[in-house]
Amino acid sequence: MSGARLDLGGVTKHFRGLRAVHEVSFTVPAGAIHALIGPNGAGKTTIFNMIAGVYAPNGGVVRLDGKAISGLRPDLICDAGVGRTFQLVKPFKGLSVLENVTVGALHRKPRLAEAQESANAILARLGLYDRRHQLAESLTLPDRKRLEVARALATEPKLLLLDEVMAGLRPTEVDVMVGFLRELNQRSGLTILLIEHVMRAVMALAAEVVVVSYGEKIAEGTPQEISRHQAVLDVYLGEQEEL
Ligand SMILES: Nc1ncnc2c1ncn2[C@@H]1O[C@H](COP(=O)(O)OP(=O)(O)OP(=O)(O)O)[C@@H](O)[C@H]1O
Repeated sequence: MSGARLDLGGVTKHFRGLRAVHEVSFTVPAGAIHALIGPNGAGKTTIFNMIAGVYAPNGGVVRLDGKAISGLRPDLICDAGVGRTFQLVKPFKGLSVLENVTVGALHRKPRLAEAQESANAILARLGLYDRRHQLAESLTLPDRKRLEVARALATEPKLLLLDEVMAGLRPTEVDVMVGFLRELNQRSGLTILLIEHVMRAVMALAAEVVVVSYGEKIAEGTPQEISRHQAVLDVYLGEQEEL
């Protein structure tokens, strides 16, 4: 695994009359961890969906290592090296933890034995190996979050998109996930972009933060710069989260 550079250039998505994302541009260098934050409904998941191919942008371009990927089908974008987790954790019901991760691994390793070997190795790294034969839906929330990350990693991405993987976790569980992601990034050079409301995790992981509000980028900088940025403080006024 190694990281790919992500570039968004003036990316726009409208849903009928609604400007969900408007001319958003930013770069995540290869091997970096950046965060995408903003209030509810700001357009963060829509940005992920454009990177991952769920939606084609109405304007602008998404590039992975300089190659335009926007508008391609999700499976081709996965082939190109984009892995993602979903905000609502939805493992394949009726399948075990191992089978869930093997489905992801089959994307690169069409032979079942090899895919299972790769899935087992990922489960071991995420501390889920002992639970590999359990049904995925029987896992606790923190374990289901880890399963989401395992499924995305099994596709051997160069860019990992994490959509609120810390939500609902206790502070100690957040610290475990932060430690895992930091180690993964340092060891493999995987590029990571995370949507996150848990500021403890953003501060600990992200070299840079992009802030969106009402579909537009309003600020970009290090976590320290962002936490002092007046426009950011203004949009978070009245929000539960504190920067
Ligand atoms: N498929 C869709 N059809 C119509 N409107 C949509 C669709 N997807 C998102 N939207 C709207 O686009 C806007 C941005 O939504 P989005 O889910 O990207 O925000 P978000 O920043 O991820 O919010 P949250 O933090 O609550 O997940 C919202 O107003 C949302 O209602």
